[in-house]
Amino acid sequence: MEPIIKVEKLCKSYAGIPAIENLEFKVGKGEVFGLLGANGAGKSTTLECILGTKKQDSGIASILNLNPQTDRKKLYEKVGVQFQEANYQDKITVKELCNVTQSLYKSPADYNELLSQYGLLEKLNSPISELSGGQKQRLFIILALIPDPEVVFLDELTTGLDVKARKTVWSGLLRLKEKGITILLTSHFMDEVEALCDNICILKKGKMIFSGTVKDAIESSPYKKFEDAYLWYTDEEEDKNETI
Ligand SMILES: Nc1ncnc2c1ncn2[C@@H]1O[C@H](COP(=O)(O)OP(=O)(O)OP(=O)(O)O)[C@@H](O)[C@H]1O
Repeated sequence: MEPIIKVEKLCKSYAGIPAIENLEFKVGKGEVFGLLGANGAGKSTTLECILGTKKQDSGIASILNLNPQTDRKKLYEKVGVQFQEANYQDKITVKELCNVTQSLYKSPADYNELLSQYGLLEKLNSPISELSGGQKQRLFIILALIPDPEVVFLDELTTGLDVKARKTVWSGLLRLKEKGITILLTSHFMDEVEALCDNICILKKGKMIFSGTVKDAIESSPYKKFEDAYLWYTDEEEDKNETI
């Protein structure tokens, strides 16, 4: 079966300094795929090249066999994106923002249901400025789901969420997966990656250093716990010791 997301020999530099080099991965329908790596490893750059908000220097990135640069309109209806930082008018309410977002799509999902699932229905009439960081983060996930997309991109999925909110988001994503929706996420939490991801790709300084399942990642390392294996792949442990 054709992959939903395809990345081949993808390269992008900033001012001559490579941010990603020769990335290759495929994400199949209904798969949850985790793009992992330390700060600055190249995750956001990869996401932006796949989404067409940045142009790669060379290589291919496609979603649903469409070119994100030239087929932007077609992709718009099928792809949901959770933005890490989004600028909205402070006074706009949750309801207004959901209505505006809903109006942009031909067959949007019911946002009241989403707000209820993610524990935000009681904030329906609150201005965005009055939401806590974690509530905003959940709202951004909801906005990504309003298009009723086939593919969802979630950057730093649960950063800033408390334990209960993280678990709410996890079960929400597993429900999406059951519906056959394809999810590409980035996360710095290895328990989350272990709970959600079918396949992962670990980046280090723009290069892919591991690709496969979490189980494979553990088995190909000297460790038994995924977090230890991840640190071993990325050498974060070493870097941490150096800065102590
Ligand atoms: N607009 C830009 N101009 C110059 N360099 C950039 C730009 N955006 C990113 N970089 C550099 O490219 C590299 C990869 O950055 P990127 O944001 O893709 O990493 P990341 O893995 O998403 O990091 P984080 O986990 O901190 O979000 C970094 O060295 C970063 O400094």
